[in-house]
Amino acid sequence: MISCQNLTFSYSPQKRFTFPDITCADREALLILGQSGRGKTTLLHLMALLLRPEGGSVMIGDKDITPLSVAEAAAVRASQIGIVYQKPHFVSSLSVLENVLLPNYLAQKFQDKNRARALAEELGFAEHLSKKTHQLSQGEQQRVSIARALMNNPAVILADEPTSSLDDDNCDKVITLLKNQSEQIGASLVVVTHDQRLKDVVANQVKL
Ligand SMILES: Nc1ncnc2c1ncn2[C@@H]1O[C@H](COP(=O)(O)OP(=O)(O)OP(=O)(O)O)[C@@H](O)[C@H]1O
Repeated sequence: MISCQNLTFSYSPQKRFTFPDITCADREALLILGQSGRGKTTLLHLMALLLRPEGGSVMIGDKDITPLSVAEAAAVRASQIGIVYQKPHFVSSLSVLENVLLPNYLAQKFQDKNRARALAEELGFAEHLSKKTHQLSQGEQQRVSIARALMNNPAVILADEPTSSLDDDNCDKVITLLKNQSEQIGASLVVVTHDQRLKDVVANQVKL
């Protein structure tokens, strides 16, 4: 379960945000909708503690993660949070497979190639595993970053516009896979998006 209470943040005195309280239970999906510039990415980054809130708290399960040090927050992210960034950040010298395995490595876990291959099959990029990430299309890269976010069976999956570069078929495939995987591993799935196609697929919604 992830929840936020009384979250506030500012980039500058002119750019201040007060976010609505949010709760997403284990095995549930929550859609955070809002037009461009409403603070969707900012909220997701606050939930992952990539940004520090000015006020309020973020809880994973019954643990308040807001007071954690930078190193402790990084450890929580590595082991408990799977993030699908709006723009995927890959290590360009590594293959697609090695990039998918990175979360295992960073969390000092066994590098589970079988799980990586199974996710690649489900997400339709198995034939690209030995390529470099720059050789893939934007939509393929987005699917690789989704597989990467799932590798450590995180307690929380935070996805920033995971379907924005995808056609309708792949949009369906990706949101279904994210929902199924989060149910299977008991994770909370939070998706921020302005993709109206997702409105019919995820019942719980918050509008910024
Ligand atoms: N590092 C930053 N410094 C200053 N202002 C920022 C910074 N990052 C974002 N902003 C501003 O904060 C606002 C919210 O940005 P954010 O990226 O969270 O919006 P968003 O809802 O995710 O938008 P989009 O749908 O276009 O990705 C925007 O007006 C943006 O210009």
